[in-house]
Amino acid sequence: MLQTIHDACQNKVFFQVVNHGISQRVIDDALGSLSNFFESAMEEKKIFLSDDVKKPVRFGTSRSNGDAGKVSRDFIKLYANPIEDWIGLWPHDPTDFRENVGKYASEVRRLGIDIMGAVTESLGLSPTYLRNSLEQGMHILVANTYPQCSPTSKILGLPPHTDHSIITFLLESTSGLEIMDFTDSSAWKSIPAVKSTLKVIVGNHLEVLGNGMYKSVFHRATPSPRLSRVSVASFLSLRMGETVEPAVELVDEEHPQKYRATSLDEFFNHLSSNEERPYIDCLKI
Ligand SMILES: O=C(O)CCC(=O)C(=O)O
Ligand SMILES: [Fe+2]
Repeated sequence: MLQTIHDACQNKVFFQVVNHGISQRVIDDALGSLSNFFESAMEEKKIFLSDDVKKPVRFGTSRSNGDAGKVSRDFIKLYANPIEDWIGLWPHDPTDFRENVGKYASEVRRLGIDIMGAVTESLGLSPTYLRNSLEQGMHILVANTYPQCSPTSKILGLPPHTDHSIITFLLESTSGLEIMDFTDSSAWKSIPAVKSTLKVIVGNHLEVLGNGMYKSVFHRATPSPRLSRVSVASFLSLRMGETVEPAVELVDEEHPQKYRATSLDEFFNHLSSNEERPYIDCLKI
């Protein structure tokens, strides 16, 4: 399994997990509550509107015509660890929101920390290398919804980006994720949704930790031509101010340090700054 993870992260920068132990019921309930939240009146959702990128609960809506084309997406961002510190701030309408989304959030985080043990081992580090830091680290859950759009409308859900996290677990109600395949003349490859499957995406902070052995993957989301789509991204990171830097075990004369130390805090400052370069590029030495 370690070799499979190593190959997936190094060559494809992407893998999926099946038989992960999170029940279909937990998944369906979370997606159901999130869909109901998104379908509720704008008045309800507006309470959570904010431009403050560090807000623990934030609703946002983008209907822009940006450089990457037309974009259409609503999202709700929720801090989710330690869950008891934040859940009281989450939407309580629909009334099952906190229970259903909270259950999924706790389970996906547990699974994520376990999988990260295998990922650090596949980098040649100890399986417990990040365990404590992740136990105390940030879990930011971002649920997205994209309205149904015909393929000819050329509307994009979420423009191309890499994730800031150590690692991201993605759940989706229907297909729409596309990954940039640099091994195939930089083509966008669509990754079909398979029921119950979670997609795993290497983030910028894992790229830093592994000193570039694993690269964070460019991805984007396209709306579905048939159904509106909901996706739930669970971003696992270290604590806000904790630094992540290339593991000393992975730096030597042959492999000089390629990235400088950074933190989640720095990422948020980058987001709200005028810096145009992608965050990961600002970290390269
Ligand atoms: O909706 C998707 O498939 C992708 C979501 C995503 O990439 C993100 O929230 O960072
Ligand atoms: Fe993403």
